Amino acid sequence: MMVIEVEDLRKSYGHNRAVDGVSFAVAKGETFGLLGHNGAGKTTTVECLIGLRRPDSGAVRVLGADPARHRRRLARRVGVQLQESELPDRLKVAEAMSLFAAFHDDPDDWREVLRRWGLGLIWNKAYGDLSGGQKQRLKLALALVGRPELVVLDELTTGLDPVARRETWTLIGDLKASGTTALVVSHFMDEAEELCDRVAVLSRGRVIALGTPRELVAGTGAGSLAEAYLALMGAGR
Ligand SMILES: Nc1ncnc2c1ncn2[C@@H]1O[C@H](COP(=O)(O)OP(=O)(O)OP(=O)(O)O)[C@@H](O)[C@H]1O
Repeated sequence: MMVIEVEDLRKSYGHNRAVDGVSFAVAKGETFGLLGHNGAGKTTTVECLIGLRRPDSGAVRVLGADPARHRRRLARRVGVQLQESELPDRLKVAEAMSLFAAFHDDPDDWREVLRRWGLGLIWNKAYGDLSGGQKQRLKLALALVGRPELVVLDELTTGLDPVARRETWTLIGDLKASGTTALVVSHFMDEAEELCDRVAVLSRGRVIALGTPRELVAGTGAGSLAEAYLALMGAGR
């Protein structure tokens, strides 16, 4: 079963064609990476998938529904960690977790989720007093507390220290083992190579490569996904 289906998606801001005919599909249980330069159209694509933006044209289906029309219904089944979402500064960690858990029908034990993400000791801290990395991890914990069928992670480990990044990879590995489908937006090729079953590389609103990291590496004659990416970007620009 396909959890995400995107067919010829187009979205412009004025004359700027941010997403210019993007197609891909993500199967149940897959970890799928969206890669690409700044301004390539990754966030716009994600926003169309979670119903925050209405496509100009093309078809988008998430868990069989049109996100533009069924955003609320999907919100119960999809966990989202967005790049620029902020919480109120005075909201405490525990309050945020119990609030987000309440949005879902069958949530995880939020105290346990906090512990898993290394935030158990700061449950009583206000969001505004957290470090950048703690905020990032809290956003991940909030995206996962509802035990979503699909989790959308925009800039998964941006701002995390090297140890926290590795821990996050392990937790994403656990998530994968549990059968959760994940859409991951990342600028880190080592991360995409480690975590993603398949990736799509976007450039200027179009998919310029799609396949397993290994296929992309083989197809460009590179030694790693990072090198393959640079080769693709060099050819695509
Ligand atoms: N709200 C907006 N209004 C106008 N233009 C926008 C808006 N959001 C994005 N854009 C433009 O659309 C294009 C795609 O942006 P988008 O944020 O989707 O790219 P991205 O791949 O997520 O980039 P990054 O890696 O920098 O986050 C860019 O040219 C950007 O300037």
